[in-house]
Amino acid sequence: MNHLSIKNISKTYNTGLKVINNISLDIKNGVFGLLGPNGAGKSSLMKTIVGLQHADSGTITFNGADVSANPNEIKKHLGFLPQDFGVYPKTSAYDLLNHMAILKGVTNANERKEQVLALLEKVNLFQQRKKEVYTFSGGMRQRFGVAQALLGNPKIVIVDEPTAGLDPEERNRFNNLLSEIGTEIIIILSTHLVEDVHNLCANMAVMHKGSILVQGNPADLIHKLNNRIWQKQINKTELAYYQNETNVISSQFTAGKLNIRVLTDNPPFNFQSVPPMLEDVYFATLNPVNT
Ligand SMILES: Nc1ncnc2c1ncn2[C@@H]1O[C@H](COP(=O)(O)OP(=O)(O)OP(=O)(O)O)[C@@H](O)[C@H]1O
Repeated sequence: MNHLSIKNISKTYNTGLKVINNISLDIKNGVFGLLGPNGAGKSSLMKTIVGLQHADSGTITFNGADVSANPNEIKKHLGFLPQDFGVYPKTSAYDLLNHMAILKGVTNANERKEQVLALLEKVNLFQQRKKEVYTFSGGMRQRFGVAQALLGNPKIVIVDEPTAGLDPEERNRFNNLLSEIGTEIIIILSTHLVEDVHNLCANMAVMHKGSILVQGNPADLIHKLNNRIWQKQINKTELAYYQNETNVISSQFTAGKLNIRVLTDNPPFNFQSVPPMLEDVYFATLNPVNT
């Protein structure tokens, strides 16, 4: 079992922005969802975890080794799938992965060939191994990205916004692949897509303005909102009124009508009680009026 322990870390950029504010997280094997709006500080936290930048205070250890004292320790075991990775035109999936394996230090040619083919098989791109990566669909590219992140058998893989721009089928396939891999290693999934976290993660945290506002198991967090979420269909013009009068945590257009969801312990008049969703946890956390 791998173990990433983050204790009370803070970081302020030289612009004066406190991008990480006293964060503590304890992460073990499985897919961990780091959820937050754009600019919350997720990428800054990831960079600090993998030793690309140092925290001003606090400690991070990976399997017992201190990351800031010895950043190479985590780098040796790290795989990274960035939002967008460059691919060389006119290079086949096999050749590109082979090249990346050399860069990752897999020097033995036989071992490299074996690993590259096994990874192409794992991400279901074996049949397409001779095709040029730049001709791949978005989903195939992301699966190729997983293969390159898994080169060298990492123990921790960081995935940044992986499903943006994928169609539902590709997204599903990609998510299945992540959850399969996540049984043996730590995967940190940084995203603003609540649904992906719900489908994939045994544990999660919501980050906003440099702080972790809530963390835990998605099902437990949802459970805490039982019998507290109320829904009503209203006209668009009534939204300001309800926002004034009640604790509206979200509003969404469905078939031309506006549905609002309210968080309260006191049943509001003419609202319908609805089962809570992870989205309610997310919005209630980000808009904590009266909660
Ligand atoms: N090196 C830096 N120096 C100063 N400010 C930075 C630096 N890197 C990021 N920032 C700022 O820190 C804030 C958080 O950025 P960060 O990229 O960590 O957020 P994020 O949650 O990953 O957002 P996104 O999903 O948009 O990537 C932003 O306001 C960004 O402009």
